[in-house]
Amino acid sequence: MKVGVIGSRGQLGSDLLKILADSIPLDKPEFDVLIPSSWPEITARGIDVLINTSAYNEVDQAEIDMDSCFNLNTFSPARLANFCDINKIIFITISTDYVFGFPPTVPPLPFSEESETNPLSVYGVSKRAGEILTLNRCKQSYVIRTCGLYGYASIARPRSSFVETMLRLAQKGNPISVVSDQIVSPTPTYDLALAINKLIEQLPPFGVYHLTADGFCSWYDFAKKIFDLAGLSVILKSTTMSAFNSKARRSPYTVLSNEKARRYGIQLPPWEVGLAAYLTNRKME
Ligand SMILES: NC(=O)C1=CN([C@@H]2O[C@H](COP(=O)(O)OP(=O)(O)OC[C@H]3O[C@@H](n4cnc5c(N)ncnc54)[C@H](OP(=O)(O)O)[C@@H]3O)[C@@H](O)[C@H]2O)C=CC1
Ligand SMILES: Cc1cn([C@H]2C[C@H](O)[C@@H](COP(=O)(O)OP(=O)(O)O[C@H]3O[C@@H](C)C(=O)[C@@H](O)[C@H]3O)O2)c(=O)[nH]c1=O
Repeated sequence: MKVGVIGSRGQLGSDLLKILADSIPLDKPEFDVLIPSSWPEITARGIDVLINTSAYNEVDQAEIDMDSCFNLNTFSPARLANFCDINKIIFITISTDYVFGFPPTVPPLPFSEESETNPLSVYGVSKRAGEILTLNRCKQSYVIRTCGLYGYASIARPRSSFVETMLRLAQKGNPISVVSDQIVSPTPTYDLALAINKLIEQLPPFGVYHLTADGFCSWYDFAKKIFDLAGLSVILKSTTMSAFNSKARRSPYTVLSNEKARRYGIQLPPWEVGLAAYLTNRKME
């Protein structure tokens, strides 16, 4: 299977390129997904599976910059889905836990692929709309929802992952405040790329799949684990989402159930294991 990877210089895209046996990188400036005149490259190169990892990912900025957000997260996957359907290409696009809102039960339970979505932010709405249009327009499509990605490609980037942001803040030596009332499953892109590779090998029924690291934690717990594993002594303070006062609203709990993928033998390691591996291998990047 020849796999095209849009966003191949990003966190997930660059790890997919390392893992997939036969992949073709597609990223700016050579390939701009927003310029459909560049798309014939996809058919000319005989791509069987197209993975779209490009996205507008700045959750707070999206509240203001709605046009750019919807262009990349909604209209672009919708057009790609159409293109793939016409050309008989399997289309995979990546979505997010932020399509979910407040959990309906107390205590909360992990959201399944069938759970009702209720995005609280512009980013979440744009990704949900992208999911719906993808599934409507391409018969052979997968929507993969994941959460809190971090990968080696963000080490040298100004806009970095939560892990890299924490490591950078720690170097400054000031106290760090992190929210303890938001529960998530932070996921290394390397583990996600391995899982996507398995999905492509097996081709289970098309549709939505949740793929996150196993288990869950608050962002505060995650930060604490980062500093412990990295051997950094940091004054870490617990705060709340309301005190942190971000522009975009976020749900207090967006843990995804990975049960459906597990039925096909596709499973990611626990978040603590993924983080330890990331921090060890990071030294070699
Ligand atoms: N990051 C996270 O925590 C999470 C991400 N996701 C989803 O996972 C996917 C992958 O995320 P991640 O790897 O972190 O994203 P990154 O931002 O690391 O990678 C996206 C890549 O796409 C490129 N890109 C942006 N615009 C275009 C364009 N017009 N044409 C071609 N390429 C473009 C980016 O280039 P440049 O950087 O130069 O703009 C970048 O190389 C996204 O769909 C995201 O919404 C889901 C849950 C969590
Ligand atoms: C940097 C920082 C963030 N936070 C909070 C803000 C927020 O509630 C939470 C996570 O912040 P981030 O900005 O890293 O992540 P955020 O943009 O909320 O993360 C998301 O990215 C998008 C693309 C997704 O799809 C999601 O799955 C999710 O991981 O941590 C702190 O409490 N202290 C800090 O110093």
